Amino acid sequence: MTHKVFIDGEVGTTGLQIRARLEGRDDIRLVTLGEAERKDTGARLAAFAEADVGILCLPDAAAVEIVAQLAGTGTRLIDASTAHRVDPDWVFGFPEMDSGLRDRIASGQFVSNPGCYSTGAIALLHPLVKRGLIAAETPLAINAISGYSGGGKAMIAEFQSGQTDGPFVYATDQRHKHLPEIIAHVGLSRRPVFVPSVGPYEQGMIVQVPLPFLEPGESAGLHAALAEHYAGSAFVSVVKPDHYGARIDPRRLNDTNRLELSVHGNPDTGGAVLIALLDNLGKGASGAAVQNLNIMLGLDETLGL
Ligand SMILES: NC(=O)C1=CN([C@@H]2O[C@H](COP(=O)(O)OP(=O)(O)OC[C@H]3O[C@@H](n4cnc5c(N)ncnc54)[C@H](OP(=O)(O)O)[C@@H]3O)[C@@H](O)[C@H]2O)C=CC1
Ligand SMILES: CC(=O)N[C@@H](CCC(=O)OP(=O)(O)O)C(=O)O
Repeated sequence: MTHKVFIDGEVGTTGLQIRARLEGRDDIRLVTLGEAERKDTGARLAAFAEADVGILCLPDAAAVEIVAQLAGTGTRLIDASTAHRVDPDWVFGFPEMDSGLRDRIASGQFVSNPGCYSTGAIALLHPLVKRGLIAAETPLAINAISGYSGGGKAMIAEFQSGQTDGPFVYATDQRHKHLPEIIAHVGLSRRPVFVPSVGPYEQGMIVQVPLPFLEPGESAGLHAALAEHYAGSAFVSVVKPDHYGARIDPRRLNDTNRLELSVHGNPDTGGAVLIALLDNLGKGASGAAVQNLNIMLGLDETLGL
């Protein structure tokens, strides 16, 4: 059986990577629009009507606009943007986060992909807060580094044209668009401080959560809880610190849909840092969208990944 898929925003960074993951499959047929039609609302609506599932790879405002146009049509959608991640009418597309979520994605009409940084932060913190190992009201900080492809076509052009060459820290005003989804899906009652940064490389991400309050010997319990939560997962692995060398390269999972989680620290002194490593365009965007698509179509979720 062939399933028809339309990627709205197909020539953007996320759209192109989804297309690359789907093109070689004989169970998927892509509905595509030419350059002249790809921003034409009528042509896009006709493409959605033809497809079994539509994938939105658009800026937030354009995603909201097309969802309004599609109201009442019954079209099944995956949205890669930030627009619907805390919307109760949408299922949060992170199947490994909780039991039951995979089934809700499978039967869902509207599935929202998690953000790239959020995927790392939620993967680390959700199981620990759920088990009471970290209290919901704990004052937390989240630091992260991303490749510049996280900023889409515009940031890629900035770096690749030489207009920018340097790393930078940003969103220090604590208004980053991923904070609401991190708070909601981890279940935090206190707003964490989030400080992302961009490095002068294209792709790959590390998200870190320092836990300076951890008592000596407590880090083993956090590792065990994460390992239990993600046991049997095809894409999420919980690894020991010695899985890495002295330096952890954010690019090591590039071009995969994998996510590695680890707990690092000195068990004698206390204090630890939780680390999530992923490809911002893999499990952080396009890989996650294909995984959700597979689940929505009732297929093996690892197909093409
Ligand atoms: N890059 C990343 O790491 C991640 C991105 N995302 C999210 O995915 C979405 C897409 O991001 P990304 O691929 O990086 O962005 P890009 O800017 O690379 O691509 C967006 C695409 O959407 C097209 N577009 C814009 N407005 C419309 C419209 N009204 N109708 C049809 N097409 C339109 C753009 O056209 P044109 O080519 O003409 O500009 C462009 O091709 C965003 O919401 C982003 O936040 C999510 C996770 C990670
Ligand atoms: C490096 C960079 O700019 N990253 C983007 C986040 C990546 C992204 O597009 O996030 P969504 O998953 O929410 O769409 C940012 O900080 O806004």
